[in-house]
Amino acid sequence: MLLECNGLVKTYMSKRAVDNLSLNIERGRIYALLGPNGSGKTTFMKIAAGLVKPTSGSIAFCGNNIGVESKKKVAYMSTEPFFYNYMTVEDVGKYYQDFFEDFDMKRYDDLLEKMELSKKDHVKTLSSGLAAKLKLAATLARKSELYMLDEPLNGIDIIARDRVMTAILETIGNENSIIISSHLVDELEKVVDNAIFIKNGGVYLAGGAEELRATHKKSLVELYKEIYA
Ligand SMILES: Nc1ncnc2c1ncn2[C@@H]1O[C@H](COP(=O)(O)OP(=O)(O)OP(=O)(O)O)[C@@H](O)[C@H]1O
Repeated sequence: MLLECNGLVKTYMSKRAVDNLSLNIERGRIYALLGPNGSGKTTFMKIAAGLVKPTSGSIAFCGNNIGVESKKKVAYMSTEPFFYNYMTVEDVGKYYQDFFEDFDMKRYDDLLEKMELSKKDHVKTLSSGLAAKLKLAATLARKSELYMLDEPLNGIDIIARDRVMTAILETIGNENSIIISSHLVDELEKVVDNAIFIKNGGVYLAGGAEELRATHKKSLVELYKEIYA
C-alpha cells in the first residue's frame, strides 16, 4: 500500500476541511479525486504531501509517517503558480534538479517537447495554459512513487488536453500511482482505474471505476451528478 489514511481530520478554526477521511491508495493505479468546490480535496493532498499537519487521525506513506522521507517520494502539484517570473523554462528544470533528488532532466526535456514548450521561454511571458503545462512537466519529471495533481487540466485547451493526459498516463508504471483532482469528470472517466468521491471532507464513495459503473449502472459522470446534485 502506498498511502493509508484512517479517520483523518483537519480543522481550520471551526471549519472541518477534512472530516474523518479514510482511504487507501495502492500502487500502479490512477485515481480520480472528485468533489465540488470546498469538499476537502486540496486539503487532503496537502496533508499527504506533508505541507499541512492533520488535526487528528492517521496517515502513512509506505508504512511510515509523512515527513522528510515521504516528501522525497511524493510529487505534489498545487493549483498555485510556483515559479519565479525571472526564470526561463530551462531555469525551472535546474531549480527542480537542485531541489529534488528524483528529478530527471532527460524526462523533463521529453515532457517539454510533448507540451510544446521551449527552454528559452521566460516564465513571465507564458500564457496561463503554457504555464500550466510547465508546472506539469516539472512535476512529472520527478521519478516519484506517488504523484498528486490538483486540477492539472485547468487552463489547458481542449485540443492539448489529450496530449497532456497522455503524458500524465505515461508516467505511471506498476510501482507508482497518481491521484488527479479535477472538475472535468468526463475527461477523467476515460482514463482512471479508481474513483474517490469526496463529500464534506470525507469519502462518500470509492472504488474501482469499472466496479462502480457495474454496481451502480452509471458512468462516473452520472454518479458525480447524482452525489452532488
Ligand atoms: N488555510 C485555510 N484556512 C481556512 N479554511 C481553509 C483553508 N484551506 C481550506 N479551507 C477550507 O476548507 C474547506 C476545504 O477546502 P479545499 O481547498 O480542501 O477544498 P477543495 O475540494 O480542494 O475545493 P476546490 O475544488 O474549490 O479546489 C473549504 O471550506 C475551505 O474554505
